[in-house]
Amino acid sequence: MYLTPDEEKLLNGERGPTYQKAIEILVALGDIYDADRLIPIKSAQIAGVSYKTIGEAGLEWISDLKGKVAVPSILNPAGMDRECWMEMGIAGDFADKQDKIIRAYEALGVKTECTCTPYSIFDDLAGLGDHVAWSESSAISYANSVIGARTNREGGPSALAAALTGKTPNFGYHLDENRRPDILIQVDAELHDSDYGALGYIVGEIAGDRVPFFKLKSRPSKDELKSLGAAMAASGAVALYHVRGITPEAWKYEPPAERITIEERQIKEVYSSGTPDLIAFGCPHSSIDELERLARLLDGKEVKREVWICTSRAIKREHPLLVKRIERSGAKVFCDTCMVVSPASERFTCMMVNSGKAHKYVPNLCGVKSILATTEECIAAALRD
Ligand SMILES: C[C@@](O)(CCOP(=O)(O)O)CC(=O)O
Ligand code: SF4
Repeated sequence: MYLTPDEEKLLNGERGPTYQKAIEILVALGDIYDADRLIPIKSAQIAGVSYKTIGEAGLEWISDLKGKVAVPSILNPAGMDRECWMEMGIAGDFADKQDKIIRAYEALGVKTECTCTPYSIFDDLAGLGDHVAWSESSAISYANSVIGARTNREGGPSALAAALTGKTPNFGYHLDENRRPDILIQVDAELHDSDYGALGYIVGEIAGDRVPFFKLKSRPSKDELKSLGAAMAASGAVALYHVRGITPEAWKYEPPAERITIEERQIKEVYSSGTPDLIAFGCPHSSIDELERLARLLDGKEVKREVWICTSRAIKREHPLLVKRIERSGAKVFCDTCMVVSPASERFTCMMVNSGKAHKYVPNLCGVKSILATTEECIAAALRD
């Protein structure tokens, strides 16, 4: 891969070991994937924040780094709400370590807003055609598909390396030829809300890491697209999809020849029922619209079991009345974290979710049984004695 004289200097260690390590990571990736050069990025979104997932080794690695990020960079959810960690049932020792991780990122100049939906709170991180380096899989899918920005599926270290240098190797989804759809998904059902997560749950398994092109009967909202992409990235490795007439790059392509049809019956089969001891919303992090809807469903009611709603701290801070309306019911609004990356959910035995992604990850990453239900069914379960 070609390096500019300035990039060569980083590689030779002229700006110290942190930048040297960063560019080594980028060069190694670029060489593996045959990138011609490094390209500038507009922002980075860095996964690998929860102490539950990165542990002591991760904490040490980040703490040893010295430098400043070159572009706006934002963190993925951590293992706890930084203010309400006790209420979540997080142990003091975990909280200490988690705080150290976030402070180590902060020392590098990374914004400590911990969210997988940075696009809902910052307008200037990614736009159509911008190159970025994001690493949470639902955020990657949203950036590529809904915003039309360009990112590969970065890992935490490669996103941080890109953040420090302001660059990423030019391969994969940064190139036009890899953004073409591979498989047509014809959906013969009217979809609403969590149906998009159920659809993504099915299609991810079929598509693997290919690029689906959807023909839908219904018009998904941005939140529904968020949910579709998140689930496909969890049950498969879909980083980019197109929806005819909806997503910004779909107009460029003819529907691919390989085609599958998804019927209503298949969507229904992903759902189940049961009695959960935790009902969790906000995978990916809830938007203002989603909080509004939950508030409407909870107004004047009292929840009979544990209910968590995960969102970004910026949204919670800017909408205190909305949060108060929700919390009056006994439901809890948590920030900086989620039901998957926090160890707090591991003390429950059965979690009900309205997210196809959470439905995939909760059993594997939390060891907790999961039930996928619609938002209304989740609220009904929360209100039942
Ligand atoms: C569960 C997930 O959404 C976030 C966890 O990643 P991490 O703890 O930030 O490495 C993983 C992913 O899908 O990218
Ligand atoms: S598991 Fe869900 S809520 Fe947690 S970081 Fe991933 S998308 Fe966001």
